[in-house]
Amino acid sequence: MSERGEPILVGSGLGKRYGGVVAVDDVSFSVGAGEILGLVGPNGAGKTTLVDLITGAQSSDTGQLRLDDRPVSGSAARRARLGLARTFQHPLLAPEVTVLEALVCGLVAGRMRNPWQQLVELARGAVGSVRADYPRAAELAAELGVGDLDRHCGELSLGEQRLVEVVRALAQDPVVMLLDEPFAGADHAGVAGTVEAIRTVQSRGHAVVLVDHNVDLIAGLADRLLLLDRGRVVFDGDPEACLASEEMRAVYFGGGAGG
Ligand SMILES: Nc1ncnc2c1ncn2[C@@H]1O[C@H](COP(=O)(O)OP(=O)(O)OP(=O)(O)O)[C@@H](O)[C@H]1O
Repeated sequence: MSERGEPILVGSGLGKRYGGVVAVDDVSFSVGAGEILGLVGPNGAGKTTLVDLITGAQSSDTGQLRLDDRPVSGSAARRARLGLARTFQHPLLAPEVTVLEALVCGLVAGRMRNPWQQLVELARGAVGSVRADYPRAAELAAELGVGDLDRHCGELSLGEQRLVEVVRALAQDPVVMLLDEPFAGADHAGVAGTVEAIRTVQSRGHAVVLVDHNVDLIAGLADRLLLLDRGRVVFDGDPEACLASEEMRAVYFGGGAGG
């Protein structure tokens, strides 16, 4: 893993158009190891599309992406193997799976990044190797504040599901974690638990790209904010300076930074 703060994920000139809508327009950014980059902006600003372009859920029309100074391209599965892990606006946890099993899935997915390890897993037989993951998953859960490991994910509140998703993504030992609205719909305790987990993720040297509508919350967590408006970056820098900026006022209260 790179030195803390050194740019690890760098996007330049990323663009995406859907018919007549320019969702992401010539966006450049970077995020360093152990750094949290907050993506903010009003509805339709292009935050989720940018995360989709980074993770390969959507293909970009223009621009380049580099992870650890190597070009990133191809499918979402390929990018996950390179070390990009994400959560979605709507949690994707199988309801019949227990919390512990969900975290074990994260550990297994992390090992599968290495093609040789895939062969080892095959040779060992999945069950034998996975059994060894249960204590590690329980340890990770305890470290990140996830309880009730035998509950089914379908029984969890939205906030609890979001926390499990963050910890499952961390279990993959990603280089960069991209979290799309990890606080949406969570109650106070859920938000606090996920904030703690994200801080732990950061302290372990993972880079984090964080999208949320709660600008104050995200500004308190992030090292830098990227303010998007109609697909374009209108501010990139210190969170406090962003909150106080003319661009922020214009985007949220003045009908856009350009108008
Ligand atoms: N699959 C799609 N097909 C057509 N248009 C899309 C698609 N995805 C996004 N868009 C459009 O691209 C623009 C950016 O959308 P995006 O969802 O990235 O914004 P956002 O900042 O994440 O918004 P929100 O905060 O509401 O989730 C919007 O105008 C949206 O309608």
